[in-house]
Amino acid sequence: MYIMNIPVVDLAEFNSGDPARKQKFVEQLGKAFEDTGFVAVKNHTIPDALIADLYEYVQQFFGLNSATKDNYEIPGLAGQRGFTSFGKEHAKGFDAPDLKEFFQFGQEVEDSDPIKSEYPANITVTEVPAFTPTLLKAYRSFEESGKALLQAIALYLNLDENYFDEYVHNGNSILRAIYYPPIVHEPKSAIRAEQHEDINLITLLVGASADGLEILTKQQEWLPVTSLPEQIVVNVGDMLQRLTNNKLRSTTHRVVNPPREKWATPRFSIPFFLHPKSKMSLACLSSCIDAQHPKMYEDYSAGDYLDERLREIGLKK
Ligand SMILES: O=C(O)CCC(=O)C(=O)O
Ligand SMILES: [Fe+2]
Repeated sequence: MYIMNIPVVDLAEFNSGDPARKQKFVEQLGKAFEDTGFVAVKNHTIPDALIADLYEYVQQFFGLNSATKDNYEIPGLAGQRGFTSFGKEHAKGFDAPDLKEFFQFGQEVEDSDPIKSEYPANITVTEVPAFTPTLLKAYRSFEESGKALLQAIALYLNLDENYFDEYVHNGNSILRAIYYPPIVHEPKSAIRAEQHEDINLITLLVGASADGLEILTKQQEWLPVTSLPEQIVVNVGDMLQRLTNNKLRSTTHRVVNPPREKWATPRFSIPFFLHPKSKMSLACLSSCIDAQHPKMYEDYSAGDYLDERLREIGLKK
């Protein structure tokens, strides 16, 4: 039984070509990002068959033995490519590491853009041959869906519809496949993912394999998030919150442990963290600053901001 408790929007309305329907979508998405910071999106354009493949190969990868997976953990990459083993990442401001391991796949520059030299190469997993090609296909599909959502956000912010496009193309987005293993003994303090805000512009999350995601409401209450299988959950990250001087909200969220009788159930989830090119300025938009809303943040580039945040979560030394 699914209970929808975050706003739902239909991306087909934005893509309809009808100006009135498009504008209505822009208003709905913008309002949801101001109020809740989280939204469920239907007709998100990511094919169901691709999502099914993605889960299949991701499960096969995490099913490999630890020694094999450890071969894909590359020192010096701050977890940005390849495997990060259990217990490495902790939320900003917390010491106990999250109860998860993950694999990250980044941008593949396929044109002559010199930005290619900025990005470390992706790591190819040989034991599951379909894993890496499927990650790339999914990455492109998430980018496309995310680009449309950012076009709607740009219109909501009275920017040019294509404002974000050049920063998304060959941008520093990350597809992260996460495995939360079965829990075998009482965790001392850690939960599957401690409360945090995402770093990036927006995050797109395809239906996780088990319950656990919760968001912190404006009333400071934890609310479990559930979405229908055909929807993706999309939320605002800190980069978009900074850019909009807190107009759009980067909502705090976490993944809680299941009740004891479900400890044996692992959880898989695959967020796509949409990052712009590192040169994009995150300086608060002038349209989001006025007497009631004084400028809240120092100017930063996306690249410098990411670097600082990766140090704070223990991935970068
Ligand atoms: O596992 C999930 O559902 C969400 C994970 C998450 O919030 C994150 O990795 O930033
Ligand atoms: Fe998150």
